[in-house]
Amino acid sequence: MSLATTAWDFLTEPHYHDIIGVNASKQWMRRRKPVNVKSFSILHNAVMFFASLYMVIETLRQAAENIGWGRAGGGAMWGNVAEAPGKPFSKSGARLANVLYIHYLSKAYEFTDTLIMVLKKNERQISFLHIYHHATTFFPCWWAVMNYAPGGDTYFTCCVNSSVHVAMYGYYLLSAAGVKVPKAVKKAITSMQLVQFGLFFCHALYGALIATHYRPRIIVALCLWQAVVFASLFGQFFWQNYVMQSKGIASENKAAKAA
Ligand SMILES: CC(C)(COP(=O)(O)OP(=O)(O)OC[C@H]1O[C@@H](n2cnc3c(N)ncnc32)[C@H](O)[C@@H]1OP(=O)(O)O)[C@@H](O)C(=O)NCCC(=O)NCCSC(=O)CC(=O)O
Repeated sequence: MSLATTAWDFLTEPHYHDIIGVNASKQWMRRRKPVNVKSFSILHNAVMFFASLYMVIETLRQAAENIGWGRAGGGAMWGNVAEAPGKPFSKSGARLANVLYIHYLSKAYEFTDTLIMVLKKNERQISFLHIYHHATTFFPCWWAVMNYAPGGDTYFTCCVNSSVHVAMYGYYLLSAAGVKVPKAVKKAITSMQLVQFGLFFCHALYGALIATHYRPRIIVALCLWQAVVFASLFGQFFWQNYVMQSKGIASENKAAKAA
């Protein structure tokens, strides 16, 4: 059995959900009524929306200064060597490190999404995709990047993911406030997420095959693995929510017309 299969089996095991407390929380809520978290959700989504917007602007600003885009002989978009931890930072390099650290911490704060789902008893949303995402992004992924390969290209992942999160938390903010967002908008956000994982895959592949010197190999392998897993999970989400559902609606309409 390959290591990938073993890891997959472990992560899909219901015991894994026990370890991180999701099953226990769901069980606890089963005996209770859904909690009204409307104001709390609005506040949480607004915080994440503005924090994500800040991270997009700040990574672009500091990366432009730090990497030297626009300057003659300035750095490339990809393949900037990750600084060794402990090395003195330039002014903009230190500011970039601060944004990345905020991004890393935001991954822990994103567990609030799970709390909202549990309290609302929206079990449909507490999917394997959701649990896997929240259980692996803060640790080991961002933890490993911040400890072993900060700086360099890390701004790219932070910037792309924060851009997607501006759209995602904007959507959740409107939904939490009771606004009926058109399905086409939801589909566009899932498409953005798929493009994001495609970009992350290309970026990791570039590190694996071309710029082999710029990041520790284990980090590159971790990024490749995550890009493939997330692309598969979000592809499945897309298929179930937009393709199968619209096929179901179309056949229901056909049956209603025939009746
Ligand atoms: C369109 C998506 C962004 C979201 O899909 P959903 O199926 O969750 O969308 P939905 O239509 O059910 O969302 C509306 C419901 O969410 C509630 N809601 C509001 N704020 C929320 C919050 N912060 N977290 C969780 N739920 C929230 C609303 O009140 C509403 O509840 P009600 O229905 O009761 O009115 C999708 O592409 C997606 O990401 N799906 C995966 C789900 C997931 O776990 N995503 C977040 C982590 S992944 C991630 O973050 C990837 C990345 O980095 O890009």
